[in-house]
Amino acid sequence: MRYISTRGQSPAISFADMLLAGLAPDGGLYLPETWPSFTPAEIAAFKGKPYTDVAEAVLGKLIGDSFTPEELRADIAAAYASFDFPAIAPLSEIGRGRYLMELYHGPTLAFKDVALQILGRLFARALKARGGRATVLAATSGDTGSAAIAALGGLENIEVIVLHPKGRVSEVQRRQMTTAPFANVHNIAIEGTFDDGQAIVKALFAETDFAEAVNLTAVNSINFARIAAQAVYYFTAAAELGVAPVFVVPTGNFGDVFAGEAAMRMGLAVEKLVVATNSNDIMARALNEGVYASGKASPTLSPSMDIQVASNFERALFEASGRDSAFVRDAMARFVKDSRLELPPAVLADLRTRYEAKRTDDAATLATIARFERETGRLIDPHTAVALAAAYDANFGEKVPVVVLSTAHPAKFPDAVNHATNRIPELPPRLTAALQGEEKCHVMRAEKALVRGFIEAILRPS
Ligand SMILES: Cc1ncc(COP(=O)(O)O)c(C=O)c1O
Ligand SMILES: N[C@@H](CCOP(=O)(O)O)C(=O)O
Repeated sequence: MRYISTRGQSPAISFADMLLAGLAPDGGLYLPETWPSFTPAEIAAFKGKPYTDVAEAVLGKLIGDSFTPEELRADIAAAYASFDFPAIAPLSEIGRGRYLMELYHGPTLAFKDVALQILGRLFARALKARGGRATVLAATSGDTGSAAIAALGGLENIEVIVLHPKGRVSEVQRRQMTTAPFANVHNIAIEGTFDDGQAIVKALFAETDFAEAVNLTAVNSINFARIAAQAVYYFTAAAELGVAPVFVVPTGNFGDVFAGEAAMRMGLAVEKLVVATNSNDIMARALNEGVYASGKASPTLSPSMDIQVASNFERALFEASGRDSAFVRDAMARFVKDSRLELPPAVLADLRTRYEAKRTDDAATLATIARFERETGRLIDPHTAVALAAAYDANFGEKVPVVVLSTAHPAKFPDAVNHATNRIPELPPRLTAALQGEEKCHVMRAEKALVRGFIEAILRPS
């Protein structure tokens, strides 16, 4: 299996090379050269299988010969042993034909662990085989950062630099990152938004002298290995239900919902992918109005989705245009220049065969948390609530199951949950103690040169 860039100007490479590279040298995002596929019978046979078996089957087709089946099995087993729930992504019925897929049972209580726990292990394995050091630069709006730290903290030959937007993550999210006791982890609070952090990451990849010198890599969902691992739970959920479901996905960077498209391209029958945004609604506007136009992200109660540049949309555009890399290059250049891109009618029509979109503001988010608590006695986090609000509105008929991706534990966002329900969700005890540690974090203006200088200084031999 080889990986190609959406911009068509980088050589095709192996899974291991793609994993260690993160972003393609031409600025594009990697995708499989051809999608591997499963037959309906093979997918049906996933029903009742342990999550780890399905992960082995799906990732097995995507890794090619980069790792042996034994290596993959060992890393998957170790990755998911760190979860509180053996089902890893359990479905719970929350009403007739409606389900929550709980993706927050990993070490940092958000869906990012599902991919980063396996990615970290494969990454360390590939790096060891190759020798040398790597510099992981991650932008986070709150959850990727701690999951990356949990996956890579303390590993040899890897420095991990995490950029989070100062004052725009919850206190629990911030402490999860800044109290990490690892010498190879460096937190930077940038004075800006997640989009500023993500732009710095991409711009530093474009400085190829620097990127090559420090072996720069990414573990955000711009790295296809993230998408690959996240595709697995679409298979487990659909196989368990036995019919093509609707998936409602709280969306920011478009990685998680694109993992649903990846599963579809590998043969999974899905009725629709519903893109649920908060009031940072670039993706809802793009799909509903046909114009992909960014503004400045504004703070909401679902901070991890305060994103106005949805990186993985590039992958969806590549596929929807019939894998036309010249179109993608031109589209991305125009978006960078104008912060605006009109979607060609044929591309938009193709996207709409898979995607629908719905925006939910903070008031409706709170009302949804409160309604869910009243009806079920259970608490959900504000990101899940954005998706659940879209699911309450959706009308796909009684026969179509609707699966809402529950992407974070409510205890990561106690203020919003308390505001809606007068209940404070409890943090699992293992985290409470860890979060009391001393916080370590550098504060910096959102400037590429400052981040580059910081990285050069930590890598310079003393
Ligand atoms: C809790 C939570 N839900 C949903 C999302 C949105 O996922 P994506 O960025 O893959 O669209 C994020 C951030 O990525 C998140 O942290
Ligand atoms: N919501 C994320 C930001 C998007 O990151 P990605 O790693 O999924 O691309 C976060 O919480 O950090």
